[in-house]
Amino acid sequence: MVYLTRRVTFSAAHRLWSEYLSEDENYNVYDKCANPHGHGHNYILEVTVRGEPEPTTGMVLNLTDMKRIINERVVDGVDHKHLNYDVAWLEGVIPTAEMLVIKFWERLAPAFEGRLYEITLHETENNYASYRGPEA
Ligand SMILES: Nc1nc2c(c(=O)[nH]1)N=C([C@H](O)[C@H](O)COP(=O)(O)OP(=O)(O)OP(=O)(O)O)CN2
Ligand SMILES: [Zn+2]
Repeated sequence: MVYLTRRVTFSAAHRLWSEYLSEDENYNVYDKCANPHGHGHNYILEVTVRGEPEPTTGMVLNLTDMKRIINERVVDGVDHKHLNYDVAWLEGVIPTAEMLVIKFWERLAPAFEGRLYEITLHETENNYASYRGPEA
């Protein structure tokens, strides 16, 4: 089994805020990240597929196709956007790294036809979340 990864970057703004919490609770939980003006990150997204290389091509998947799929299904929708307001498929989602990897998985998995293995989203140099899909 070979694991093949494509890394992409995008920039986006967000505000961490929960409609299930009071204003005080929001500021207690999210602190500076609850600032109403939001803040931005230069995200790094790593998408990993797995499989056996096809003998006739030497590829698990063509990385050029991976690039197109990731750009079309995720990056083009979120790059230079405000994640709380601008992206229809993130409506109602608290845009933490954890929630974003789940939503990105949902958009990418169908296109990779069972070969998607892991998604990792780096929010800062020190903070990242990884997801390997729902438990079977
Ligand atoms: N469970 C989560 N907690 C937090 C998330 C998240 O996505 N999931 N996100 C944030 C903020 O958006 C931001 O990413 C964190 O900022 P900060 O704590 O300043 O992290 P840095 O890596 O920039 O800070 P260093 O001081 O450089 O370590 C908050 N919580
Ligand atoms: Zn943030």
